[in-house]
Amino acid sequence: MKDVAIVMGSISDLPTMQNSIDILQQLGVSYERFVISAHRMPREMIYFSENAIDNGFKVIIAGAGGAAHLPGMIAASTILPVIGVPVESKSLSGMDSLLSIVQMPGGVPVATMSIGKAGAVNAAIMATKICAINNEQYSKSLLDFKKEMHDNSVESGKRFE
Ligand SMILES: Nc1c(C(=O)O)ncn1[C@@H]1O[C@H](COP(=O)(O)O)[C@@H](O)[C@H]1O
Repeated sequence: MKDVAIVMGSISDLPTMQNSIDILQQLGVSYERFVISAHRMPREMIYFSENAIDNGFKVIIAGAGGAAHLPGMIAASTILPVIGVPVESKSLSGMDSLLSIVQMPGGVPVATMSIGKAGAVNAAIMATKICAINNEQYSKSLLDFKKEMHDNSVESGKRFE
């Protein structure tokens, strides 16, 4: 069983969502990825969401662009935490994706990240933090990640001096 499910609305979202995958791999977090569209594959989306707990997932990262209803519809169909990643769209630069994901009605939260790569990176870190509540190995990975980020920042500052 895997801890994190990464769902994207289209395979065209993969360049963005690969950033989530890379971080989960770096942190040693188990994951499985899916291409499921609420718009194009509504039955599969409901089936996935309603079975996500039985399939062992602890948290779901959902990335989509444009009229990005996928994260909200998954959140409507499961009690697992859903982290939304607004994928940058061509016509509106991802503002459409962001607003579609963040403006949820009360009672159906989606933890919404920022648009694009940084949002996908942060989604993976947030998912790991949620899973780390009951997992010491994940806690240690997060501490190591934080230290590496700190040391890299200090080092880059020294190069600048
Ligand atoms: N926002 C959604 C949903 C959904 O929310 O169900 N399904 C696909 N999409 C988005 O449509 C964009 C264009 O998709 P295509 O490149 O396949 O035409 C993608 O960013 C996808 O996430």
